[in-house]
Amino acid sequence: MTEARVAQRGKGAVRAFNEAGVLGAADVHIAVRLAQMAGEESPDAVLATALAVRAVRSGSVCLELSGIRDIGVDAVVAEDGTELDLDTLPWPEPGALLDALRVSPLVVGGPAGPLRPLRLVDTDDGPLLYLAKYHRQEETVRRILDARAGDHPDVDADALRGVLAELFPAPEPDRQRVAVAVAVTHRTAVIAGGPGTGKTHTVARILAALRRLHGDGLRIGLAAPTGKAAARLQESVRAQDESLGLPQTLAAATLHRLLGWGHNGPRYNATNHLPYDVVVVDETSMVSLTLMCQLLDALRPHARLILVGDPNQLASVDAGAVLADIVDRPVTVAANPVLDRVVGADFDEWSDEDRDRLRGGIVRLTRGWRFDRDIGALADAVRDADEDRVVELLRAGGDQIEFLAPDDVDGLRREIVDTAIAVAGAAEAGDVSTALELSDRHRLLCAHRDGPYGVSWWERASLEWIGEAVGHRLDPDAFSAGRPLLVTANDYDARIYNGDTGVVVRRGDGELVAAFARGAEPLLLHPSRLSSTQSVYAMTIHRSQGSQYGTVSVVLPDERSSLLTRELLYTAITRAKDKVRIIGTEDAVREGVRRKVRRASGLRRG
Ligand SMILES: Nc1ncnc2c1ncn2[C@@H]1O[C@H](COP(=O)(O)OP(=O)(O)OP(=O)(O)O)[C@@H](O)[C@H]1O
Repeated sequence: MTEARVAQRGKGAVRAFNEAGVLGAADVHIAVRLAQMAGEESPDAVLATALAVRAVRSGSVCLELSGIRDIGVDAVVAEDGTELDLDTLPWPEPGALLDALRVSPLVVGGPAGPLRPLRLVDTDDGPLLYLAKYHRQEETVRRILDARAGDHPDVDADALRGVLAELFPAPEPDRQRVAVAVAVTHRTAVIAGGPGTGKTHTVARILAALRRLHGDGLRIGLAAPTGKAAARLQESVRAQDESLGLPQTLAAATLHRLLGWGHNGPRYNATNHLPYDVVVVDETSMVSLTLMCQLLDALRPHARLILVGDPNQLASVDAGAVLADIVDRPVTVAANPVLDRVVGADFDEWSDEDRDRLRGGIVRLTRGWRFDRDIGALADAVRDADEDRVVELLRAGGDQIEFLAPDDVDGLRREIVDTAIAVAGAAEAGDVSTALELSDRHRLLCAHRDGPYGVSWWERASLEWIGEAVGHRLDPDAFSAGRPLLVTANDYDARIYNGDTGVVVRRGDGELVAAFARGAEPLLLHPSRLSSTQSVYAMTIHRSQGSQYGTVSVVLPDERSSLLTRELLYTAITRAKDKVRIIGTEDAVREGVRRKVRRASGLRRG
């Protein structure tokens, strides 16, 4: 631990937690400053404040006081090689901590103080400590979702039956048909499912059904948390069957853009509603609590909201796991009775849990339409936390699955070199679509950005391997044909977005340009238009969300890494279309399957 990362003003317990690497210097600074402003002197209250700031920083919406020691940190190893034992830290006694917070001038409801930035909420599972802003957001999300769930739109059952018969002529029970019926009969619908379960296919049919029932004038807003996901949603909706009659002008935007975010916050909000009758949000697992709160605030009360995503994937980089919370929270409302009359036969055989969820407008799509069986089975086993089955499938291997020891990188090396040479060949020849297609053929994914298992290390290794194969050292900064590119910031003018990947190609006139896949017509940009790009031979699993590749090689971190979780493994595996190669130890796999991301929130409790 370097001095620079230790907050100078921290004293007592906060300092010990800071020095141990559990609290960051910023957590301590904020807590100490707030305590000074509020006149709080209790060391327990200051520690709890710092831990509440840390909780938000690590993705939770609040701090669970009863599980305060259950803190996800990487093993901190001292110079003599010993690992930090969290039990040696000066943890406060739980009763005393709660007593201190109940009378703290930092806490809303405590004695008067000029600033009360915390809120203490008692729940059946114990007390939760919030930064007040996140409590307000969570309350807003809960209030709006509950109000919408209790207010069903009027729907003519016969008309809906007719539309469904047209869109789903086959008589067999069909979850996609139920999903369309739910979206028509409820103000909020959640379409949850893994990759290739037909979520976009279903969204297109929802939009077609709503247009048939409410007319072509229906105003539709399509959005996703990232530009890349928005581009993909737009492309797949436009690529739907013409017989659905969806307008080719349907455009998708990032959620920030949909909400009209500018210097003064969102243009659309609780007093100036979004001008849409239907809003579809794709990749909702990546939406933070703050953004969901802004979206719900900005919706017209009568607008339909369709949330689409995979709740088993990694959550947003900011606080909250709203999609997973919405799917998990207890359902207390009744379904629109029209639903049962129209598609009751479709869910006759569903589990009690799925029927419960249905009352809350949530439909889980379960049939894989795209996935090849072995990868799907592996992803299912990870999702179901069946570690023995995961290891069994990995050990069995096959065409689609490879499981290798950490030092067994020959296959990976070959794949990286072969892909780079093939991409460079197509790029040099000016064959843009082949170059783009080939560059998505393989992707190396890591949990960490830095360190021995991190992106930077593998970037360097890849460049060396390719350099050795082609007989000259590659300049990591050169803009050369075949160089794979990653966009690191949104650029609306250039129409490239954070997370977009592309490749440098040589145009017919000999000029080098960056190419990005955009449906039938790739986007070509002169290097001077690229403000924030870097080369990408490896990327973090977080960054790969919303994309799929032919083969995915996943380098697992050490089993002690706190990033190694079930959601991380699931997200990595489900990025693969044809083959997944896992490089790591069995211990790391088992630890990953066992460890579920714990993002504390009050939303999932009801
Ligand atoms: N009911 C269906 N009948 C025929 N084909 C289907 C059906 N549902 C989905 N598909 C096909 O399966 C493939 C995957 O569907 P889709 O892209 O909608 O899945 P998704 O869940 O949105 O995937 P992703 O998570 O990758 O976005 C598509 O080619 C789609 O046309």
